[in-house]
Amino acid sequence: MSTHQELKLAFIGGGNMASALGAGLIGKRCGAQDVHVVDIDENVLKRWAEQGVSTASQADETLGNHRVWVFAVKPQVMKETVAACKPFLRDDTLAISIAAGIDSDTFAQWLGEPGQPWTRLVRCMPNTPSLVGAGISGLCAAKGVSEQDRALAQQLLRAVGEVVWVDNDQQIDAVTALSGSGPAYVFLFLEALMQGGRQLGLSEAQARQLALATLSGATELASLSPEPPSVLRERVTSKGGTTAEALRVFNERDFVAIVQEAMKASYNRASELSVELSK
Ligand SMILES: NC(=O)C1=CN([C@@H]2O[C@H](COP(=O)(O)OP(=O)(O)OC[C@H]3O[C@@H](n4cnc5c(N)ncnc54)[C@H](OP(=O)(O)O)[C@@H]3O)[C@@H](O)[C@H]2O)C=CC1
Ligand SMILES: O=C(O)[C@@H]1CCC=N1
Repeated sequence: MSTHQELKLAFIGGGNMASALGAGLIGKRCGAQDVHVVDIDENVLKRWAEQGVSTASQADETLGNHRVWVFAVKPQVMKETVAACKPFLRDDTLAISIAAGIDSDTFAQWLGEPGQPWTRLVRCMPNTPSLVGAGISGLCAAKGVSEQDRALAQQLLRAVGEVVWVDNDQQIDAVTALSGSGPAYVFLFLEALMQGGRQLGLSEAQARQLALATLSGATELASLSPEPPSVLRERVTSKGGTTAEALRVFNERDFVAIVQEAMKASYNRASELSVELSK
């Protein structure tokens, strides 16, 4: 029998991000029969049930059989969702919240009792490439989390990609702005490259293949090279050549400032949610 079947895991909210995590974890870190999903959407539950996972439309005592609970509903409904799950907590339940903009202290108070915040809590910001085992998650341990629970959270998220521990909730908001929301920025750039290729006379299939291989090739080169990306960029840019002309346009439109402004907007939204939802 494989050891992965020992971990019993529940997702509360089985939508996009939970599905990405589940796809990477099931069969690797836990068996389908060890996973339970609570969601209010019947279609979502049907998709999970097809994988052999147990499902429920609301929190019930089944949750108590699962050591790790991943809270994966939208931030705006998290407080009421936590309240519905709370009666089924066990002393050793490890809660992992993946919600953007809900700080650890607020979450720990919701899950705990007055004056006794829940200490088995790790805040996590994953991303959707977890679906193919190529995710990256920022993790932040709430006050009082044991080494054992930290290690368990890390093992779980390592099964779907890389893990970076950060020290506080502000840094989780920064992770959100970079790698949590980041795949959407990359997909936007990919769409732009593909549309640009089409406008210049390539077929859909050619543009897709060229754009995908360019993004993955360039990121692989950057990750394997000892040189910073600025040096790699210069190596592409021949004096008086084609790349210099393209970069001139990017610079005229202040591409770097646009990216940084977009990330600041994501970060600010996380901070705003945190103020709004902690009331
Ligand atoms: N998507 C991403 O890339 C990332 C998302 N996150 C975080 O993950 C969380 C979920 O996001 P995402 O997966 O995109 O959202 P989804 O809307 O895809 O998934 C949330 C699911 O929870 C269901 N739901 C709503 N209320 C309840 C409830 N009371 N009990 C159980 N289930 C409920 C929703 O149903 P219905 O649709 O009917 O409301 C939906 O199926 C958010 O907090 C987000 O910040 C973090 C990192 C990345
Ligand atoms: O857009 C959002 O709010 C979530 C958090 C990071 C990615 N998706």
